[in-house]
Amino acid sequence: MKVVMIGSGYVGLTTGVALSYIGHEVSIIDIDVKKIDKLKNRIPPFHEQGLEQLLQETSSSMSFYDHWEGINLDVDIIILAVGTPSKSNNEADLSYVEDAARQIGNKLTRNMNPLIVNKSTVPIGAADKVKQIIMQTCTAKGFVSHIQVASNPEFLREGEALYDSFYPDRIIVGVDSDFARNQLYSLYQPILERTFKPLSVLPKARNATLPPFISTSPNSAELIKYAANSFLAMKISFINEFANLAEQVGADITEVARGIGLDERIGTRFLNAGIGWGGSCFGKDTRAIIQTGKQYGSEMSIVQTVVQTNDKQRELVVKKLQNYLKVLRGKTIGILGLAFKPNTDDIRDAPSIDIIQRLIDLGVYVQVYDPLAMEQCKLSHPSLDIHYTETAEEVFNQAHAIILVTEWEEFRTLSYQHLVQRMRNNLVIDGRNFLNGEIITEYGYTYSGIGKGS
Ligand SMILES: NC(=O)C1=CN([C@@H]2O[C@H](COP(=O)(O)OP(=O)(O)OC[C@H]3O[C@@H](n4cnc5c(N)ncnc54)[C@H](O)[C@@H]3O)[C@@H](O)[C@H]2O)C=CC1
Ligand SMILES: O=C(O)[C@H]1O[C@H](OP(=O)(O)OP(=O)(O)OC[C@H]2O[C@@H](n3ccc(=O)[nH]c3=O)[C@H](O)[C@@H]2O)[C@H](O)[C@@H](O)[C@@H]1O
Repeated sequence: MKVVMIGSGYVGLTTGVALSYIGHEVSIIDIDVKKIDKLKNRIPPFHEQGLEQLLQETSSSMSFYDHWEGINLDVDIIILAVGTPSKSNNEADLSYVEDAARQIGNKLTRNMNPLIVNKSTVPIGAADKVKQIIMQTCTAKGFVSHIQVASNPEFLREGEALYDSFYPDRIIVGVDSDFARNQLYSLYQPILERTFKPLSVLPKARNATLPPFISTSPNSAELIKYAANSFLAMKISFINEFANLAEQVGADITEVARGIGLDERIGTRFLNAGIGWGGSCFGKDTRAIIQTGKQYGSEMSIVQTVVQTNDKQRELVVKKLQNYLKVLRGKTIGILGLAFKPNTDDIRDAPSIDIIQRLIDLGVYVQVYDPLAMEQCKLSHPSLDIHYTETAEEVFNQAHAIILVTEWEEFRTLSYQHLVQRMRNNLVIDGRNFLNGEIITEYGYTYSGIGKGS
């Protein structure tokens, strides 16, 4: 099939690469000229496992455009994967989706009938809105368009975006017709039936079950996406709330999480207590669905609490520091990790930024290391007054405390027994319960995890 992908971000690019790998001809358009320049040279604009290799492998079936004039919309499917950030009132900002819809309408001619597929996370009814914009733009040009718009929410995780694109748990399509359903089945057929040629750059499928293809109404599909992200965020806020209680009552939250998670109805995943969830989506999507609830007079009180619990969780490590060190002004604190989770250079809504900003406000000298995200942090937070170190080890130099913020695998194997000698004080706050507290204590540190009461 011929596919146009609008947006070359985490979703658009990884999905585009996967679709190209399974045999489709994919054109990607993005208004970010720098990103497209890189992509034309097969350089990934962000870090994602396997992306660089697959960009090379798919070079004959992928093309990139940085302006709408150049792109041909006489294709089978056009996918929207543009950003839907939060507006200042916490609603989802649909302006990128609406602009893209107008641009599609401007370029369509009477004889073109691609299926429009919305992959961006959008409030309920947005597929219909996209359809109206395209149809109105065509009417203004003098013809009636019979365009159809389907909703196809995306569930990939950053850091494992390609794996999730090839081995999704399910594919949800919100459609109004058999035509749309069949087109989307054909688009994903090699993924649904797992008939694509094996990939050397990704781990093997963890699960032998093929992904179900679920077709729903567009409104249900749009709500499924918000419900999924809200539920995942809820699991984390839930375990964090219990972590804080565990600390008070002298229990260990990792034991509690395992104890409840082995109940199959609960499940062990997404029960890692820590400094709270971050990233580009959980925050904006939970806030957006709360707004949608308000519009419809349906209070989303659980989701509201999930967000509040998470906001408080980000303050926890600073409070812990204050408890141990009493006065923070003039102290040096080393931060291990900036990315909102490991294996990505993304720092959008990363807990690290809030924690660092709070420390700076309290007069702390902050030194930071992250294996991938430091360049991104310098670019997006140029005024953040921090010292970036070249190695993880340097973060320990003269530090009064270390906070582990992102559980990068390389932080597990640092030479902790020697690094303690570089510090002025021996405190380690493990914001991800990632290190072995007993061993770290044996090395001479004061160790404090999250939800580990003594
Ligand atoms: N990042 C993630 O892990 C996931 C994101 N989503 C959703 O997918 C959508 C996209 O997210 P990301 O890929 O993270 O966003 P992103 O911000 O990384 O990428 C969006 C891209 O769209 C481009 N763009 C904006 N307007 C355009 C236009 N009119 N024409 C062409 N390009 C345009 C931007 O320049 C940008 O490169 C959002 O709605 C998000 O909520 C869904 C699942 C996972
Ligand atoms: O809509 C989206 O953008 C995506 O949001 C999340 O994916 P992502 O944000 O990439 O990362 P997650 O692995 O979900 O982690 C989110 C945050 O929760 C934190 N987390 C995760 C799991 C856990 O047990 N504890 C915990 O604190 C992570 O550190 C991270 O800050 C969802 O997992 C995806 O299914 C969804 O498609």
